[in-house]
Amino acid sequence: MSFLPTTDEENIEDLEIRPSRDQRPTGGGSKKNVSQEELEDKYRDILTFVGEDPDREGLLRTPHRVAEALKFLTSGYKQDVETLLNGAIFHEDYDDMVVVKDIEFYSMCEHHMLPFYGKVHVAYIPDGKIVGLSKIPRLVDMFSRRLQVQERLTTEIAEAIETALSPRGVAVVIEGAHMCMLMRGVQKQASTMVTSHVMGLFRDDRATRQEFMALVKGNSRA
Ligand SMILES: Nc1nc2c(ncn2[C@@H]2O[C@H](COP(=O)(O)OP(=O)(O)OP(=O)(O)O)[C@@H](O)[C@H]2O)c(=O)[nH]1
Ligand SMILES: [Zn+2]
Repeated sequence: MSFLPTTDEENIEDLEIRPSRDQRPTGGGSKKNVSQEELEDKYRDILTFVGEDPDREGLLRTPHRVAEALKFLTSGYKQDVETLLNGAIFHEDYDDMVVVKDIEFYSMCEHHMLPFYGKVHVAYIPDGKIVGLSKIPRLVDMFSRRLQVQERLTTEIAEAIETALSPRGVAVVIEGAHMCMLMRGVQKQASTMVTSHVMGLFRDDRATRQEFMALVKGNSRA
């Protein structure tokens, strides 16, 4: 996937969409608990619904595999930011920009439960605290492994860093390809969605924002 092929720095603000708090998920609770066995039975029904024979050899374990895959793909509901960061926040005087870019993510859109995937680029400017490098991709994974819209995924990553570090600024840009647009529906094979959420210095200072975009666009491995 190409990274930010045409987006210039100023487009970032145009692209930013901030979902209201009441649009955000409450965290995976379902009113009726469904056991894995019941879930697998439902997948057998789905196989029948699509015209398949759930008892044919190749499909016998498919309901089990799909249930296991779904558990993994939604495992982010069982995680929380505090536990994930696991105290990996360190006091440090460094006060320049930290950029972690080209973090691949795989999520599922909440409308169709089809994958969307791409790259996340994160930057922050510390204010006395830095976070362990691996924790940023872990945050991306945690929020990705839930039913999402890309806008909310973007905002949640940015806000988690803001809350954990109280930095002088945070910026998150996501470029995603949505299977619900590629393989069904409108079927636009080349379309990607770019979202951004910028806070603090990245919002207030144009030069800082430009520096981030230059760093992100410069050597993208996309
Ligand atoms: N803004 C946003 N929309 C998304 C995202 N993922 C999927 N969608 C859109 O969610 C919308 C759901 O629209 P509906 O009209 O209810 O569903 P639909 O009939 O399946 O729509 P089509 O995809 O146009 O066939 C579609 O426009 C999808 O493209 C996302 O991350 N962000
Ligand atoms: Zn969708």
